Amino acid sequence: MKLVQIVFSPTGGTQKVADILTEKWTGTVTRVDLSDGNLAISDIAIEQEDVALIAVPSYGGRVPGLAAQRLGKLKGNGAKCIIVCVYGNRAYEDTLVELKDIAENCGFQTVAAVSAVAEHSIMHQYATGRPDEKDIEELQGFVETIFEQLTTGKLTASAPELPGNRPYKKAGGAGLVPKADKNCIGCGLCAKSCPAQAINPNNLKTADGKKCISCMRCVVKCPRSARKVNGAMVSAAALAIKKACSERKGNELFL
Ligand SMILES: Cc1cc2nc3c(=O)[nH]c(=O)nc-3n(C[C@H](O)[C@H](O)[C@H](O)COP(=O)(O)O)c2cc1C
Repeated sequence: MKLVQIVFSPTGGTQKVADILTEKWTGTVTRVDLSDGNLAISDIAIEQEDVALIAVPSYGGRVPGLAAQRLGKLKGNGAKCIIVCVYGNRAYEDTLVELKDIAENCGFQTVAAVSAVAEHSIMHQYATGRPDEKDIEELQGFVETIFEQLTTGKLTASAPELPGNRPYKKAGGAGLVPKADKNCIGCGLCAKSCPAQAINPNNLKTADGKKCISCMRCVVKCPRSARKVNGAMVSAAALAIKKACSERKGNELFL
């Protein structure tokens, strides 16, 4: 039995959570990076006896559209799966129910779900430095429970009752398209690492607003910190969610 870790993590917060949830696994771990635009998803082999851990960030309370599209091409072949939604301490709304539906539509059996908090990838003043020590401790506790129940056969398919609604809330883009400033040296790393292939390698200054998913991966990857989003727009957005983000939210396990 191998564990297949399937992660969409443009700026690394979701990956951190997935790694904490996976590190105690004693068997083989296969990693699938859904942020990689060149990934051949149909080649990924998942067998019924495998366990999949599928982790995505919450974007506007939903599964990011691009991640949903890529996940939809997987073949679960009846494997058990643990779904994970990572959010920036505002809310994750319908992300887990949507992720459960996506996973089950491609043949996985959901046995457990986790919501976890990581630093907000646009508004870094929210959930700064998370997952922190307290989160790590909580998440490690979840792992123990999940794997203890998995090995004793207590986890049953499709059992977790999850918060969220169907139909899901309307998906909306953040509308923040990063641009390069004068510090750009034209290395092209942004274009190479963009999960949405929204940056033309021959014109790195901006990105295609129709393709850009505002994931901030190009901002994080730029070795010269040359890519930025409109500061006034970010400040306005941060003010709008200030109240919702003011209290520390905990991580949750649903079995
Ligand atoms: C476009 C976009 C939309 C987001 N929407 C939400 C949201 O609705 N609620 C929330 O709490 N955090 C939200 N966040 C924060 C991310 O869910 C959080 O920072 C997550 O850890 C990012 O994952 P990553 O580091 O793997 O890219 C959003 C971030 C982005 C880029």
